[in-house]
Amino acid sequence: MPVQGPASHQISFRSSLARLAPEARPIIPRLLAGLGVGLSASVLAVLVPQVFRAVIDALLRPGAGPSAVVWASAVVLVMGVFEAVLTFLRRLFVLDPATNVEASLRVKIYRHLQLLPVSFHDGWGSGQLLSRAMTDLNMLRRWLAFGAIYLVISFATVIVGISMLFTISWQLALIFLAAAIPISIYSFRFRRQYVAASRRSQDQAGDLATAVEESVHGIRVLKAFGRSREALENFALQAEGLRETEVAKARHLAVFSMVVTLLPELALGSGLMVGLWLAATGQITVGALAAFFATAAAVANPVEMSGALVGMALTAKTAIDRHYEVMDEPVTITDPAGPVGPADPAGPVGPARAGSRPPSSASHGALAFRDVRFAYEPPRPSRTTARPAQAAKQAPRRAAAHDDGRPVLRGIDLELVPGETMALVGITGSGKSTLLQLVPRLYEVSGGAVEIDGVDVRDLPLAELRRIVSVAFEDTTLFSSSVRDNVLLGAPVREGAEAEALLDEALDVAQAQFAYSLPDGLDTRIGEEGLSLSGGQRQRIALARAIAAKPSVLVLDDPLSALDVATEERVEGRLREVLAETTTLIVAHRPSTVALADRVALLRDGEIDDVGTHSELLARNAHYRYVIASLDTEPRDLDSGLDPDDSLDDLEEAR
Ligand SMILES: Nc1ncnc2c1ncn2[C@@H]1O[C@H](COP(=O)(O)OP(=O)(O)OP(=O)(O)O)[C@@H](O)[C@H]1O
Repeated sequence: MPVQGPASHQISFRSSLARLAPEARPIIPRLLAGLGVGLSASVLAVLVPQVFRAVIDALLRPGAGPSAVVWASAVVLVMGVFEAVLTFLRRLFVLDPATNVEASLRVKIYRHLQLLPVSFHDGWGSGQLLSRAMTDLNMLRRWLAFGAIYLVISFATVIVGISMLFTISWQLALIFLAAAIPISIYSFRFRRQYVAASRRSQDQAGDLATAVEESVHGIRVLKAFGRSREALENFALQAEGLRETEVAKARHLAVFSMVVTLLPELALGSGLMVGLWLAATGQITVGALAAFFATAAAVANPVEMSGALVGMALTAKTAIDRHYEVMDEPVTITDPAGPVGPADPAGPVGPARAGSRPPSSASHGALAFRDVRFAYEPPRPSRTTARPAQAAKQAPRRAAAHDDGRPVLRGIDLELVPGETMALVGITGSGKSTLLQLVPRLYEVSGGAVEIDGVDVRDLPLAELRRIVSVAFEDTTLFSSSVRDNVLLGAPVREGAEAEALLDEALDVAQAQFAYSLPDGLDTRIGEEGLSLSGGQRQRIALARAIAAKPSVLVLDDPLSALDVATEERVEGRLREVLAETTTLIVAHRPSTVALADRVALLRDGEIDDVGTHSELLARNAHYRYVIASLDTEPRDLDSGLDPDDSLDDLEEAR
């Protein structure tokens, strides 16, 4: 996870809180109402000892009758009932707005995550994002609904209570107040230590969530390689790290709580002796002495709770900081400032990039790469909180990739005419998938341009671009939803007869008719929480999804790799019909996929090495022969006449 902005302990509490202003503004009236009734309740609690004082003094007065006790009891009872009602009202006022803030922040972070580029997601563990969207916001809600209000109430109670103590006896009040000096000094140290521990623990919890998520996803791999024990050991190490941080946090809190409990008690103990002496010498009444200690007890309670309350506030501050670290990440792939009208025959509606001309009324799907250069962002330093040994094991995904900003694609020039199918071939790591992902702007070119119908893709509104371009990856993701919803995810219509026709056609082309015989037919829930499908079935659903989107440009990253030969052949047969109207760029790892293509582009170390028909390349390009020979030992349906012996020779030659 990248470090963004200043570390959280460098951001002041006030600055962190100020960031919540837009969410907090609408709920301020209710928070204030909650605070008002909460304050009233606590002031009532502090006032009760004054009634005791009056009662005791009245009873000790010569000739006093029992009526004073009856009256005092009635007053105390009424005050108690009031206090209970006010406490109830406080909860009622603040709970709803706090949940609103939580829900609103959660929706905002989700929306932002949707907008952030893929490069952002490459560098962040999913558990970190999960913990920020769930646990942190949950903590924040609890603090807003309880901690924040109670902190203010406690503070006010202490101020009012101490003022009352001074009205009863300034000497005793001074003794009590003396405890505040070491408490304030210690609280600075506590705050610093607790903020750091709180940040570490929330980050570690995120790392742990990532570890759980990864091992659940990779459970088959871990089992198959017999690595479950090692995964468990790593996890236990991380969990131990979190436990240690939690213990450190609790220790800081325990020491602080002890200080804030012990010192007022010590002050009260010494105050008692002075108080008895004051009462004995007639400087204060016995009722005043009793009232002093009852008030001091009412003040000591919020002081004792202050440790937990301050801890809660600091945890909430960390939660806010962590939330805004994600929210502050820039959305780098955006709609153009003045997009070229997507389908405007009358001409451009906004300033196009130099050289860009507006698209025609309907996209024809002419796809061009013009001097395209691309480098992945170098992996940024991880904010892993683990110890060095752990950190090495938890290096963020892709961090091990060689790319320290080094170009992956260099000067790619390629043109596909509308309706053409071009296969992209190259050895592993040559940049094929990267090139495909530039078309729908999953990544942004570092230089040059990708154009559709002569328009730079950066000049098209993103929604329009992603309507024109449809993708299917080898590594398929299906959502926890019905087959129907999954296939129609990007379709121009998603309901009604037209959608059903699209669905049927897409399933037919992708040879995914098996979906009709699933337990609930096309309504069967698939994806993570649904029925498990085989790799080939998943790929066919993903292919159907790409086809149902009715794109002008289809980008396929080896979408048939998990299919058996017979099914692949059937899919290819039907695909040829569909691809006749669609411009297709397809990464091929099998000669049979290459056979689909009108032309083949050979990518070599991030550059286009050659473009031509399969036969032309076979005839003239040794590297192509090497690549083809290494793709598949059984080139079934290629008209290549590739001689396996030749290919072996070439293989040697190319080496
Ligand atoms: N998200 C990423 N972040 C950093 N580097 C990446 C990322 N994705 C790919 N790379 C690097 O870019 C280079 C090209 O990768 P790419 O996946 O485009 O190759 P490919 O030709 O599709 O390979 P394969 O045939 O194995 O799928 C590789 O060196 C890879 O390590």
